[in-house]
Amino acid sequence: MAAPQISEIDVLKKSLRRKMAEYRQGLSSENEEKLRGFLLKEILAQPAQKIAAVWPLAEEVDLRPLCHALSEAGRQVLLPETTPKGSPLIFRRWTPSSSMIAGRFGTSHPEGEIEVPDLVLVPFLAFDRSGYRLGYGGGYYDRTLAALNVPAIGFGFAGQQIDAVPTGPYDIPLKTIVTEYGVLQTDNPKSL
Ligand SMILES: Nc1nc2c(c(=O)[nH]1)N(C=O)[C@@H](CNc1ccc(C(=O)N[C@@H](CCC(=O)O)C(=O)O)cc1)CN2
Ligand SMILES: Nc1ncnc2c1ncn2[C@@H]1O[C@H](COP(=O)(O)OP(=O)(O)OP(=O)(O)O)[C@@H](O)[C@H]1O
Repeated sequence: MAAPQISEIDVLKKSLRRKMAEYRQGLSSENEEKLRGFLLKEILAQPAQKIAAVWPLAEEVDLRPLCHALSEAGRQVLLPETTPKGSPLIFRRWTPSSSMIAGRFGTSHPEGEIEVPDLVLVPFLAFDRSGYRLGYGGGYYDRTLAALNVPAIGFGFAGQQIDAVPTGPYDIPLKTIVTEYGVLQTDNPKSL
């Protein structure tokens, strides 16, 4: 019973992923600065010291200015190294002088020490009001959040919101999502 259910959801997610990736290309990046501003404020309001950000992939919100701002504010910045499929991400220390090396699926990561974050920023292709998200399909963030059990903040453009992301048994909803309009607290009791 469980197996066919999962694969149906995987198929649904795959077609939605294609649609949302195409749609995101059309979203304006004019508001990126606003989004980063809200995100920085939200992060600095939390006590977390080791913040896992991401190095941008095409069409994603560019968090590089935020990485610099966090570093200037005295917080540690970590970036994910994309591990083999099926395993959680690992995070490495980044500083403004780090050089980036090429990794899996077009991602890049710094050479710094491996560290465990106490707050994770999570990218997505789509999200819904309950805090569920659609990623690139690696299951990386679901595995990582399940393993870490630390707070997570999703970030993306308001235009990426859809009615309901199809969810499987491993999907972990986000409690907080930041868009260019501000901070959205989702009301999902299952969220981190
Ligand atoms: N900036 C950023 N970094 C990130 C993520 C992210 O979403 N954004 N990740 C979030 O998880 C992880 C990388 N996950 C990824 C998973 C799949 C693909 C990807 O391009 N997949 C191919 C299909 C690969 C295959 O054949 O299986 C594709 O979609 O064409 C890219 C990144 C870690 N780093
Ligand atoms: N904790 C987990 N344990 C086992 N399988 C998992 C886990 N998390 C996700 N998966 C599986 O990994 C596959 C990809 O998951 P999903 O489609 O939710 O990825 P995604 O959320 O789009 O990607 P990402 O988290 O990398 O941004 C699915 O088949 C899912 O069931």
